[in-house]
Amino acid sequence: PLGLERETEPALEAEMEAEELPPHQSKYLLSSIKATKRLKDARPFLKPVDPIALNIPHYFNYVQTPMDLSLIETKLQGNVYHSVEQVTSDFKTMVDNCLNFNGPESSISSMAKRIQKYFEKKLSAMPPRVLPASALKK
Ligand SMILES: CN1C(=O)c2ccccc2Sc2cc(NC(=O)[C@@H]3CCCO3)ccc21
Repeated sequence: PLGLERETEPALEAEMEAEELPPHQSKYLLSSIKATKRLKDARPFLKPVDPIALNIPHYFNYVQTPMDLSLIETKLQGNVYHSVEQVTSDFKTMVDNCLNFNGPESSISSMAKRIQKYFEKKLSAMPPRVLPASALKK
């Protein structure tokens, strides 16, 4: 063969290398984060941990990647994420920071695990990356 045949359709290849989340997935993730932020259990996770306010000056010695719900929301709105996995990875970092610093059996960690469970449940209803033709707006 002349090597001119392509492995995949150019459009599909372009879609696979797409540098950002499709709009319908980005919108769904944003509404899921906003819904999670409305939970009572989300209150301590709305903003970055403030070691001074909490009187734990050594916090950043133990936590290399601080993460909170507002930062995830800001990154979604700024189209920083290229895949759903990057969003769930940041959410997991936020929860793991809490479990590692406070202990998995602490009350704050129970709160973290509850909001993670809620968010994962939301994601189970996420629309697929490539919508069937019928689902695209005419
Ligand atoms: C997730 N997390 C923590 O992981 C954390 C870290 C160190 C010490 C305590 C905690 S529980 C916690 C409490 C608040 N509390 C507050 O932000 C407010 C303001 C200061 C006291 O209550 C915020 C974050 C947080």
